[in-house]
Amino acid sequence: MDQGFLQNVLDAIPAPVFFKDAAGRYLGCNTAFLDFLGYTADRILGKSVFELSPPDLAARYHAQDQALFDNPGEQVYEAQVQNARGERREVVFYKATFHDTEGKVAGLVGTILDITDRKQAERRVRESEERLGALIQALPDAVFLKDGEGRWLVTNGAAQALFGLAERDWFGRTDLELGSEDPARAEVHAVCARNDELVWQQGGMRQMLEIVEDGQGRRLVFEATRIPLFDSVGQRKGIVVVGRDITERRAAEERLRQAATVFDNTVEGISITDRDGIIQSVNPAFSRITGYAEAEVIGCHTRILQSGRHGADYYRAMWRTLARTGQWQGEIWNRRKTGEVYPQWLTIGTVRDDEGEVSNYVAVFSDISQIKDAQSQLERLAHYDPLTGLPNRALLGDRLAHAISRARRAGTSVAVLFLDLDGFKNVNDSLGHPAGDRLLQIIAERLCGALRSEGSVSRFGGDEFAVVLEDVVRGEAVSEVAEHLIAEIARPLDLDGHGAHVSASIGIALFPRDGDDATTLIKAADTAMYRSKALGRNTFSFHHEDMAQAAHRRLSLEHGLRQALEQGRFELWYQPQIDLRTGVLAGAEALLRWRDPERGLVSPAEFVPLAEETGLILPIGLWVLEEACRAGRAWLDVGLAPGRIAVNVAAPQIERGGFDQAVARVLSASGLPPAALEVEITEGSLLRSAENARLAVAALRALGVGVAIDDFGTGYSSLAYLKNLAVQTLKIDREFVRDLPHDAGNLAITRAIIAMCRSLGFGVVAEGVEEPAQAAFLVSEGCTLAQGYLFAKPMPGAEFAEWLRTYRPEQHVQGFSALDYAEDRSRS
Ligand SMILES: Nc1nc2c(ncn2[C@@H]2O[C@H](COP(=O)(O)O[C@H]3[C@@H](O)[C@H](n4cnc5c(=O)[nH]c(N)nc54)O[C@@H]3COP(=O)(O)O)[C@@H](O)[C@H]2O)c(=O)[nH]1
Repeated sequence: MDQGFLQNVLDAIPAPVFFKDAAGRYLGCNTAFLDFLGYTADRILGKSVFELSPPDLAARYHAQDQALFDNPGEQVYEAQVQNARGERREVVFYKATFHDTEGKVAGLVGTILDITDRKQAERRVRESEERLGALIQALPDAVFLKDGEGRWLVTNGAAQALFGLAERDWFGRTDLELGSEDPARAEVHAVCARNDELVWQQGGMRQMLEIVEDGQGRRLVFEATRIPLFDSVGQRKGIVVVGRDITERRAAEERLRQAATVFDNTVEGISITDRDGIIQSVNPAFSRITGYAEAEVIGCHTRILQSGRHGADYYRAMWRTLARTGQWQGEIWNRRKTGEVYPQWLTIGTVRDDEGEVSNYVAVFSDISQIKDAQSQLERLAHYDPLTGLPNRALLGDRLAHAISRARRAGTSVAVLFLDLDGFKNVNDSLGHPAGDRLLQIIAERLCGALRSEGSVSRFGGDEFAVVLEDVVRGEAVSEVAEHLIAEIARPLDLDGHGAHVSASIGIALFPRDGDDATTLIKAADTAMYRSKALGRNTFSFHHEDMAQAAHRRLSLEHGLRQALEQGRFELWYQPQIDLRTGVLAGAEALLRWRDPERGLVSPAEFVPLAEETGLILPIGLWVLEEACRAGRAWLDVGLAPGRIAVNVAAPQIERGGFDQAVARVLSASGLPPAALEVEITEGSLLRSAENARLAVAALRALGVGVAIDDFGTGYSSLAYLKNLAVQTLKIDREFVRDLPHDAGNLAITRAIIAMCRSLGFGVVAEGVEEPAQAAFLVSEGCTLAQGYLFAKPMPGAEFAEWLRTYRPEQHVQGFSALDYAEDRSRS
């Protein structure tokens, strides 16, 4: 075979073919080889790889060639070749040695397979697989792939962690095998295999929940997605499983679900607002309590719920606390949609965002109206007696303690009246307990009705009651109250058709005299109550005996006065008023007397003040007026000349109003000329009711009745006031007359009063003139009228009539000469 023919054969081979001698020099090649490298045959033939290829490639080729020569036969290896343009290609060299006729290695023949494209494709696949692997690894979900037999082929970190595969040889193993090696996870594998089988059988993608236990015994909830893979003929090829651990999400969802359930079902009203207080959401209880439907309040400010009971300061303090502590809790009054104001127990919490800024407020509240009602009911039960509705012993103690504190501050007194019913046991025993209960209720009503706002009543227990009186000024006033209560209780009772009667024994103690605290005072009043029992019941006793006696005296005086009025035991006595210059009778003062069978003749000084306090002075004063007018008229009718009759009038008579009309009526009824009557009003009474008095005086003067100011000098009338009064006469109080003319002070006062009367044009009468020297001094000062024992003592009407008949003016006039006064002065 010639060389040309052989070359043609070689050139017909499409793959690059080359052959070298035993020294590694190219002996020949085909056209495909030259094309592949971009060389001409001249450039190659006879050359070694060191002359043709870059050093790194040449060294490799040479080493490979040497190895082949050393071990003649065949050689296949991958390497790179660089063509004439400098491009490198990935190739596979297939080489084989050939021998000379003697069997010695004569060289090698080789061919090249260009695998550059395949390599690149492989690289791309590999890179893609690596990316995919990295992606799968990076996934937080457990991802794994099994073959059609259920053998594990691919896993990511999350799957390895879940199945405990990281340190194990898992590849190619089935769940059964893996589970048997790790009993702690046998169940997980079993579930996994079971579900794989299920999905394969169903033939399509399936998502299912799996509850599995991890290696630490934690129960995890997985959302597993399985994708079964089949080949073209429907044989199982594999299965992809993606398991997402939703344990946390499920727990969060559960928490949210629970929160929503609580939100919807809690009995507390809840509102969530933004940071500006605009309502974002409310729960059904909110609507139930406030009356506002959700749609009505969403978007509204919480101030629509405000009641108006709290001022701006209250809300400012609330927001301050919220800002400082993040929470506010307290009782608050809010308003329902109906307008009803009700109490809430409200807790407001602050919600902050990730930046720590306030984002919302959550308000949780409950309607505490019922609790409040229950509280006040409990309060009532704790402090009030259920039978009578009166404060009980505990509340009495509290109230008394407060009353004592107030009295201590105000410097006043407090009285405790401890009241025990006499005969209550009899009613209970005879008519039964229901009747006894009814009796106690009636007594409670009577006590309250009798006291009105004067004091407070409590039921101390059983048939014992207590009354507290504040601002007590006089013990007598307390005794009046006690007397009144005794009278009220003693009234007959009708207990469902049965007549009954009880009385009360009362003990009275006063703060501060009988005790400094509530307990001591109640005890003192209780002790005094026993004294009342010992005295025969149906009476009262003071803890302090002096007071008891005074009170009893006073009460008995009042009783006596009432009786005297009813039984006509008052008398009028008359004391003449004399003109000091002539001795002529100017008039007479009518002076009241009370002739009592036990007390004898009682002075008005003793009973008028009490009559004024009790109001008895009004009927008594009217009687005096009527009697004086009647007597005056009678004397005139029998030809006597009593002059002007002066009648004393007390302050209440003026204060009440209508006094001038009463006088007019009495004058007209009696027929006494108005000019024969004078009314004496004390300076104190005038000042007590200045305007009333001024009007009364003017009205009396208009009637033609004379008006005198009694006891002048004891009050503090201003000259301006006196000047405006239409009075005619001032009576100098006998206190100023008593030591005249020796007492320099009285002398100066008397002198001043007389001088003032003269300059104002008033008449002046001196009272209590007992000595001629007093009379003489008065005359010398210009006081022309006087009354006193020097001329005559007050005398009963009949005696006065007799005195009138026998009176001789000249008897007196000589006694009051200036000489008497002068002699008296020289003696002193
Ligand atoms: N509201 C009324 N008050 C009346 C009435 N009757 C009397 N009174 C007032 O009672 C006070 C005491 O009166 P009485 O005990 O009658 O004393 C009067 C005279 O007896 C007494 N008097 C008179 N002369 C003397 C005297 O020389 N010495 C002396 N020691 N006492 C004397 O003075 C009383 C008269 O006072 P007055 O009325 O101020 O002129 C007394 O304040 C009466 O006013 C009445 O009906 N209503």
